[in-house]
Amino acid sequence: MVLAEELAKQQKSISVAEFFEKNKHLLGFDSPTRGIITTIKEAIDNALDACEESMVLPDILVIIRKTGSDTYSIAVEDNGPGIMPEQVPFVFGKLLYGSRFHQVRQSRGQQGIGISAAVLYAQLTSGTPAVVISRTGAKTKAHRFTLMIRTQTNEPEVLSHEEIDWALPHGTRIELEFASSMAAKKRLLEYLKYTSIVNPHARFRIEIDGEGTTFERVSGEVPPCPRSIKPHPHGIELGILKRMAAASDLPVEVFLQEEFSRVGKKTASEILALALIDGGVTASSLSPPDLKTLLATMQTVRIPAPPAQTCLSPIGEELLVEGLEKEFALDFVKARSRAPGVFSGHSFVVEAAIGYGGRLEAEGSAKILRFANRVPLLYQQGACAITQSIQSINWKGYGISQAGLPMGPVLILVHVASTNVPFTSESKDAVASIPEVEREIVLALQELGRDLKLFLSRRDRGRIAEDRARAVCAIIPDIASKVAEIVEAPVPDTSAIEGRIMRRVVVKRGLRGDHVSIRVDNHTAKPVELTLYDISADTGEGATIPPDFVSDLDGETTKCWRVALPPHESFLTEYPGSGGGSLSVQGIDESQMVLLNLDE
Ligand SMILES: Nc1ncnc2c1ncn2[C@@H]1O[C@H](COP(=O)(O)OP(=O)(O)OP(=O)(O)O)[C@@H](O)[C@H]1O
Repeated sequence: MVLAEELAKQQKSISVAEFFEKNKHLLGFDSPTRGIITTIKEAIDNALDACEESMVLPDILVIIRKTGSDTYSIAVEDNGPGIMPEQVPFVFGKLLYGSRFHQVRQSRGQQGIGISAAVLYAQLTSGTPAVVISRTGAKTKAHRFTLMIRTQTNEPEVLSHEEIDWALPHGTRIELEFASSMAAKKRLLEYLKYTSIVNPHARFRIEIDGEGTTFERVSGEVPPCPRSIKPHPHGIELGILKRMAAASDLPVEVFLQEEFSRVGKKTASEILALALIDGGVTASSLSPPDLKTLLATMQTVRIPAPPAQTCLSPIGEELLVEGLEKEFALDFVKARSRAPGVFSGHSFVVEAAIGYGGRLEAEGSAKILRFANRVPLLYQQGACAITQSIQSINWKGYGISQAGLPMGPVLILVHVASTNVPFTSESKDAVASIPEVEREIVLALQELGRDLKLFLSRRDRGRIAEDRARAVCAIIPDIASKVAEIVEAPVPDTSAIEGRIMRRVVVKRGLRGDHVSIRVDNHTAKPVELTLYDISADTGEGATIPPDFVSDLDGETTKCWRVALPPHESFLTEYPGSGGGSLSVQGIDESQMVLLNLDE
């Protein structure tokens, strides 16, 4: 009894800000190194969401400066719509305050915690307030705030507020100072690189202690902003249904049609008939047992999936391929966007891409790029359903070695877009195991795996054929000189035969420092590439040279190259793709080369 009384004295409520101050790891602020990345990520997520909502091409500036032995100041500036001055203190100075939590649509932000958690982290580690500048249009002045969070009450504390002149016509800038380190600089730049791959319409400029890097946009089109939809009956829980019904004075039959997506008159009548509920009574008068029966019946009736086209914004196969090619110069890359699916009433879509070769590391496990709602996931790779789905596939069947993850110069990208991404925690690092989502990831990757296998087997066949041709060509001069010896004739020039076997233009010795012009008229518009092989180096690796000039006239393609000859004895050029074309080489003596006709 005495103990209970003692304990009772210690009982008191905890504000959400106090809770997260103590448990900052839950929000992704578990170490100073990670703190800087999480802060920048939260600010960039907000900037991209805001630009998308206002149909603006995002121009985002990130500035990081060292201010002390272990303190850094960061500023993130966007050209979005800005924030109304009366909202600024709440957006940045109150946890669980945001515009997206109650909306059913794809967005980066969901919880209304992100940026205020960064403000909390800054005041906790450096004791300094956040500085926010925001402007909503060219006709209004910008507002500058310095503010903190009162942790005991989770309410904003505005230290100063003034109107100022600002260069940007609209946008928001947040500046924070906190204890951190730049140990994760590489990871930060990687995060920006990956963000730019899945947001090809955005430009990111980053300045770290005066040193600048820019990730340019590859698309000038703002993706359509996903529109909010009503909740789907299959994704609703009892507590939410109770709250929605209590707030409605509509007859239940109308309530179902007005408040839920995909419920028309017919479906509403079917649900109510099965639940034995009179459609004429007002929703707020339903008893708890009625609501329980209503919910159970809603789950059993067949209702079409939510309208994914409006509430989701997938990246698309073309832009995924373009973004990856830009960053990794891959030998092979393919992407797939699957048809939208649904889990527990939430729409989702899975997109995936596989890349091979190029600038990827030849050794070690595959590069895995995980994304959720166009945001790269940088931590907890092992705990993520995306990684587990990748591991569940038998990659050996697609010609790739495997040790848990696939191995070699392979890149695997998976993007899960949803109105409610099922994260394993508030720090939004990993996607939880949802069978419907995992199935779609596996199907997308299996489809791409088949394409990769085809590419690898074609490439191997080409290599085998080339090795054979190389072996044959290596003995032709010996055979020729032996035969010449036997018949007592001069040794013939066999380079024409070699050229025919290798399907190459052979340019022979004595050309040090010279240039050669090569022109290909390709009537069939088949791709023609020129690859330089340095015979003396004999590595078998050629370098593909882009043409200096390409013209397309009446379906006839002409490509011209002016090539500086390597300072070695000889070299070869090769052009895969033949038929209906002709090739001419100028600038060297006929006797110095073998010309192979593409018509052959
Ligand atoms: N740069 C900005 N421009 C315009 N509005 C913004 C900006 N930053 C934040 N907001 C508004 O402030 C709200 C709160 O942002 P916050 O980062 O705290 O949460 P969130 O992005 O909604 O969710 P999450 O916690 O999942 O990141 C947002 O919902 C948005 O309405």
